[in-house]
Amino acid sequence: MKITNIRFAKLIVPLITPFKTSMRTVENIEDLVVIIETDSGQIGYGSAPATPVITGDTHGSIIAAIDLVFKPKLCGMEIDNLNEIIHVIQTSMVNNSSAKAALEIAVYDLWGKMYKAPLYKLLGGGSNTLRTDITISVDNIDKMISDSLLAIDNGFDILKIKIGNNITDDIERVKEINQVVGDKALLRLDVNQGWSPKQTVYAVQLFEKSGIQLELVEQPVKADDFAGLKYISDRVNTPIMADESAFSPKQVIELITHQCVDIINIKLMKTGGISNAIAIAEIAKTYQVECMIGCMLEGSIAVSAAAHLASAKSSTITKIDLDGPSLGRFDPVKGGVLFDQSTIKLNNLPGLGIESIDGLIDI
Ligand SMILES: C[C@H](N)C(=O)N[C@H](CCC(=O)O)C(=O)O
Ligand SMILES: [Mg+2]
Repeated sequence: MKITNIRFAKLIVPLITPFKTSMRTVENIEDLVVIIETDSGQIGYGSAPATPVITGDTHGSIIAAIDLVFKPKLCGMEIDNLNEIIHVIQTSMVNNSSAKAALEIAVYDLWGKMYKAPLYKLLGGGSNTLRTDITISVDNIDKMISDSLLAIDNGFDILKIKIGNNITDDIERVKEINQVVGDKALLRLDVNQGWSPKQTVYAVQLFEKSGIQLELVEQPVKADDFAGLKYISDRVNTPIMADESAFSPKQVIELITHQCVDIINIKLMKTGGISNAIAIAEIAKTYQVECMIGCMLEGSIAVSAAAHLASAKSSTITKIDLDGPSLGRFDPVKGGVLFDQSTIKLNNLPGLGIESIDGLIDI
């Protein structure tokens, strides 16, 4: 099975409610779909969203990287030579993690199709059912409470509360949400780099003294502030998780060996795809550190790949934040992985199992 062409399409899904973090507000899931064609007639699907404030990548930069750098090298390569393809993807260009992720996802999809097996089985096998949390966007307290109650009504029992706009308002948000839903759902906080190390210690110690049980606090400080993460971890009991600080296996080794954080959030768009995500999961396992599998605001092509990985690496990936498809008004992707509110179900179709995609916009 030889790669003959790589082309692009766009997929736009309106959100049920705007997605708001301390870094950005988004109204739609907008994925760049990367389609790899082969001489066998089989097609591999990958995708990537534009997350310029996190990865630095836009749809334009992803297309340029693939067209100018990767495509000329990948066309003609055999899918059977998976390791060689991964080497080309990971070494032909620095950064550009979203382009690498979209390509790797499509290549692994084809690899599964070639061996007629679902990706999670080829990666080692695991459960075909996963449960995800759901994100509650940062907003005024009333809206955050009504979104939280709706999520609980819809069957979610873990809420990822976005904060990080303003420390005083954030503390109030957490206290009030905890009062209303604290006994019905587990709360995780995602600050998206919005606090300083001292603010984080102040807020988390205050939550601990007030008896507010938090599962974890995600990326409280700037991505490059590893010393700040260590300062926090040394002073609070609540587990601290790295997200924007943890792109590469090397960064993860540094975060773990310097005891900066307790948990690592793995996202394919940061790692540059499945191969480095596996490397990070193995590093974390070696140090007995738990991982979360996360996603950007992205649809079910790339999130399916993350779900296959999470299933196969469940000994280390113990927490799941794969709610992207559940935040959209509909899922245009039909086939393999079914995203139904908090439940993610993998079936036994080959690769990612995608059967068809509605509403692809050719570009
Ligand atoms: C969608 C997912 N639950 C999530 O919250 N991801 C964010 C980044 C999303 C983005 O801005 O696209 C995160 O974990 O920081
Ligand atoms: Mg995060």
